[in-house]
Amino acid sequence: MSENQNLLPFQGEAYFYPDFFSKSKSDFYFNQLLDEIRWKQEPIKIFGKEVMQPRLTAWYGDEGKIYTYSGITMIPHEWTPALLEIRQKAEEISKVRFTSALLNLYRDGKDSMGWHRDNEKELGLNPVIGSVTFGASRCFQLRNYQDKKLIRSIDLSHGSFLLMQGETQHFWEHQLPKVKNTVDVRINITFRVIK
Ligand SMILES: O=C(O)CCC(=O)C(=O)O
Ligand SMILES: [Fe+2]
Repeated sequence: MSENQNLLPFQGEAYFYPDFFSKSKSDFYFNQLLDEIRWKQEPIKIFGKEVMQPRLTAWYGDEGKIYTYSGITMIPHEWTPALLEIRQKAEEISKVRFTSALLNLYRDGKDSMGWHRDNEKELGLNPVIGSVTFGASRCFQLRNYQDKKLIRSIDLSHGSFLLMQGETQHFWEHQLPKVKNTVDVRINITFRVIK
C-alpha cells in the first residue's frame, strides 16, 4: 500500500487505498452483499418531517451496539461471513477494532448522500471510519466546515478503501452527490467504532 498520503491539508486525516481488494475478491463481495444483505429503504426525519432516504441501507454489528442517526434507531443484524472477512482487512490497516457497519446501496445516479459529518456521540471524540466500495465508482467529496469553498474530491472505485480519522469529523463534512450520467449499482460499507 503506497497511496497513503493525507488527502486533507489540515484539521483531519483521510487516506485512500485504491486497490485494497483484488478485482476478483471485489466482484465476489459485490455479488455476495447484493444478494445476502437485508437492504431496506428507510425514512429519516428532516426538520421533523419523514422522508425516504435516496438509497438503501442496512446496519450490521456486534450485538447491543445500537446507533441513532437522523431520528432513526438502528438495531444491528448479525455479521455475515463476508462482512467479517472484509472487516478483518479493514482492521489490519486501520489499527482499530470495528464494532459496527453501516451499509449503503446506491441503485443509480439519483441515489446519493447529502453533506454530513459522522459525529454522532456514540462514535466518541475522534471517530475512525473505514469506508469500503464495491461496484460502480462514485465521486466522494470532503468540504471544510468553516470554509465551504475548500473541497477535496475523490473517486471511490471498486475494491477501494478510504480511512477517515483524527479530527476529520469535527472540521470536514462529506457527501456522495447525485450524478446525471448513467451509473451502475454501488455498495458502500462504513465500518465504525461504537463506544
Ligand atoms: O457512500 C459513501 O461513500 C459515503 C457513506 C457515508 O458517508 C456514510 O455512510 O456516513
Ligand atoms: Fe458519512
